Amino acid sequence: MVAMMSGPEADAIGAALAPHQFDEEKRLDALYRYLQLDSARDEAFDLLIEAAAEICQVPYATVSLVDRDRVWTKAGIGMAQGSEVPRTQAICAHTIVEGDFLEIPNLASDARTAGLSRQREELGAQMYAGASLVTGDGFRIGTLCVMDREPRQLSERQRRILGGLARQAMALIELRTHERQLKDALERAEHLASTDTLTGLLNRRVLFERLEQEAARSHRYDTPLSAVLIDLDHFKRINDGYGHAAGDAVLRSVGKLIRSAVRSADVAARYGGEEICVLLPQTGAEGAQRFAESLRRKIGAIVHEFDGHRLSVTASLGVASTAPGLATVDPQALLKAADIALYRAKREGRDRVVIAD
Ligand SMILES: Nc1nc2c(ncn2[C@@H]2O[C@H](COP(=O)(O)OP(=O)(O)OP(=O)(O)O)[C@@H](O)[C@H]2O)c(=O)[nH]1
Repeated sequence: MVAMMSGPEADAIGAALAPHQFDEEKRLDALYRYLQLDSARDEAFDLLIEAAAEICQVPYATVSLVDRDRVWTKAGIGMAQGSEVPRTQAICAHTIVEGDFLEIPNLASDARTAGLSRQREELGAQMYAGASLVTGDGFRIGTLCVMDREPRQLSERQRRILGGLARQAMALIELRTHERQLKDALERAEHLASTDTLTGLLNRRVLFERLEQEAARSHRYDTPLSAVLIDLDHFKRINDGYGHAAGDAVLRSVGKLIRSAVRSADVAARYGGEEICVLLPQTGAEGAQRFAESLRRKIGAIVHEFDGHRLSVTASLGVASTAPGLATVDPQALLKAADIALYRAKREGRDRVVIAD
């Protein structure tokens, strides 16, 4: 399948590839839908080519995928996994054009491969046999093939088994693709189920789950935990003055700001309408106050462009932290304390941070 070739030799092979017996663009669509090109090594494929090499008694066996301009090695014996050769220099590119099976007993004397002299020199390959990987809808996307250093023919039994292994390789590609699609769908569903769509923050349900977990961790390892409640000031005026869509736009950009302001271990969630809660694990009162002050300044500094208007909002923040060495950490009491501090921040004039007593 491999030959280093350039100039007229490469052009000759390129010409031999055309015309394709199928719609090449549709074939490529089929190949790309399997998400296997440039994928990692997979022992299940290695096992298939090991069986092919053993049964055919050859030093070379590969599962290869034929891309637009290259042939990429999914698994290889005698050839590295992940390696690739230009399509014009690969025998496998002929296999998928010619049919479901291609056997060339003597590479030197076959018109399709006689020009691949360097391939024979580098690998010492003299014979080739490959079975196409055929998709359910009939597209040949690659091959499972073997090569030997002697000119020879495979037995009928070896051909039959090679064809069977190619079908197994195709089934494995289908399986891996379904697994990957399922994993992606699950991740998307999990993301949707845990995220507030307007702000991109976590939702209330996840906040309470994480609060329980973080409180338990804080108690177990005797590390501090802080909660910061953030409430936008006079938010009703934005809705009433510029419309609900303006209020939504403000919430969206505040959400974005908070997502970028927190660390990966922190939990930022939409607590209520225009109220947001950030849990800060392993952070005591002093660190939480610094975080809250910085957030207050950043929120106040945003200019929200909406419908030709330039809007800005301030926020009031209430901060509560666990005391070190507590017998238990009561998550509800922590939120309650942050809520009381937030209420005081509102009462004392808004646009400020208040730390719970
Ligand atoms: N646009 C929009 N508004 C919301 C959303 N959730 C809550 N609100 C609005 O937020 C406003 C909250 O008003 P209030 O509770 O009176 O508080 P406020 O006007 O922010 O005043 P203070 O909190 O006292 O500073 C109400 O007008 C709600 O309708 C939302 O998802 N989108």
